[in-house]
Amino acid sequence: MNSKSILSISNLKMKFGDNEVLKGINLEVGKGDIIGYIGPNGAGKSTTIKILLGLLEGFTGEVKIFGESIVNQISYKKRIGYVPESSDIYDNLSAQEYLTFIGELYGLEHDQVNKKAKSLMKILGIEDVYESRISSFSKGMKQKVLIISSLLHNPDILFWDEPLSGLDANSVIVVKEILSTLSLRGKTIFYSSHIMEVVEKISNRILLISDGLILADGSFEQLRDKSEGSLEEIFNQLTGFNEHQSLASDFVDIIETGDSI
Ligand SMILES: Nc1ncnc2c1ncn2[C@@H]1O[C@H](COP(=O)(O)OP(=O)(O)OP(=O)(O)O)[C@@H](O)[C@H]1O
Repeated sequence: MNSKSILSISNLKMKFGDNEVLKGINLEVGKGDIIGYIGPNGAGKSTTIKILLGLLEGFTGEVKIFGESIVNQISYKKRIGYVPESSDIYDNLSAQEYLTFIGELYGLEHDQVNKKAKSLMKILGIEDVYESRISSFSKGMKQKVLIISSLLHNPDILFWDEPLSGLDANSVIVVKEILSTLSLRGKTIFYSSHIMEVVEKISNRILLISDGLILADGSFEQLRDKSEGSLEEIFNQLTGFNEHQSLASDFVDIIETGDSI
């Protein structure tokens, strides 16, 4: 990790009713880090990201971004880029309308953002549909639009929730290279994903959250020192999961016999 702390989290806790989802997260993230935030379904990844974005209130502990507490502060949001898990709400807009709208929200001039968005669409191979409605796009095309929208204002830190979902293998390579380039130019990237092969290749630091706590924190090589195999195997070992074969066979037994277990 680099010395300059961009994001600092101490003893972060969050409850929904009686459900304590985050149980004391501690974390320092440096400039240029590419963090892969992984963990089982329901572990608290999106909750963490939403807190960092200022979208969720009611947490305890301290969260500082760019050295300042995020509580009662909005100026840091201008320096953040966000890719949500899904954004169906904008389906009725064309890519052009959506991207220029987002760019203008960040204070960019219409002509400037229009030119920028079109050029970025061209690089990602989807310039032909710039003026088409997002509802007509494939999953991967929508994802590319979301990625572009998170970068239009040249943010210093990116929060991406499942950023590569739906992207084909060629696009994954391009986005991976874009992330490395952004990191080399001093941007910090914090993303969550379930695609372990990608996390293994892209991140220079992996955080594994399980049951509201950080279970592992380090590069893939450091995690491999603790536990053996691919990141998928390390994930299974660290989260204590070794029931995949019996679960699969029970599942298929029920399909075949109709019996309950
Ligand atoms: N708004 C909410 N109200 C009540 N419970 C919530 C809310 N948002 C999340 N939760 C609960 O918090 C827990 C963590 O959810 P979260 O979405 O952070 O998990 P996640 O790690 O992102 O999971 P996934 O990998 O499935 O996306 C879950 O038990 C979920 O039901």
